Amino acid sequence: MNLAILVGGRGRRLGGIEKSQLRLCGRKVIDILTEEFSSWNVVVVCRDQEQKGLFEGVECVVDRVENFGPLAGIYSALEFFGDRVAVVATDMPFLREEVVGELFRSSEKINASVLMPYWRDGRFEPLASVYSPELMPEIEKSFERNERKILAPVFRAERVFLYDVECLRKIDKNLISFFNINTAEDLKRAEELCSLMLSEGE
Ligand SMILES: Nc1nc2c(ncn2[C@@H]2O[C@H](COP(=O)(O)OP(=O)(O)OP(=O)(O)O)[C@@H](O)[C@H]2O)c(=O)[nH]1
Repeated sequence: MNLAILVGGRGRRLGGIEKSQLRLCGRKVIDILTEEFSSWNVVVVCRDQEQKGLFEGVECVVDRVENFGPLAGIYSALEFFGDRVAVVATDMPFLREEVVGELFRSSEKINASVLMPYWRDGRFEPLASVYSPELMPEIEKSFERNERKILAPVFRAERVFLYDVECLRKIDKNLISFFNINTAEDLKRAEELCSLMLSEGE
């Protein structure tokens, strides 16, 4: 199974830090993720060559369309694999392989162009979703229109399936996979959760 970890953000809400280099319980978030997905084909999607220099021992690709945000990262991932790929953000340190595996296999089974988890309150998880290269022409239209929202090309595409996150509780009881670190408060909470998990031997 194919996985792309987008790392090209600027981490502005955290004061402009490289989120992939953040440490939780003494380990870099990028190392936590690559270890969790060690049985997958993994690529790290960087914003530019300079950022690529931060990553060693893992396959990296650089956005061809620069400064376009996560949508450019999704496009780079599709271009790299030329096949179905699960795309995740680098600020999701507790992502479980079983959760993304379930999404990936579901997407394959129904031949979805996009399979995207949603919450019953109406939120979506575009950066824990599975995309197929069929979406690329719609993303290209977004580039032309300077339309940065991930959902814009997604909702123009055919065979888009929304996956109720509640159905993933059978694999990930607290849906911790979807926790992401955007602010200093989130980072503090992530450290607490990480220590708790270590003490519980998870
Ligand atoms: N490859 C690539 N990834 C990106 C780009 N912009 C954002 N990302 C990644 O997409 C995910 C979501 O990013 P955002 O929430 O938009 O930005 P952020 O850097 O995480 O945080 P803020 O700057 O505080 O919004 C993160 O994993 C980012 O690293 C980009 O231009 N290219």
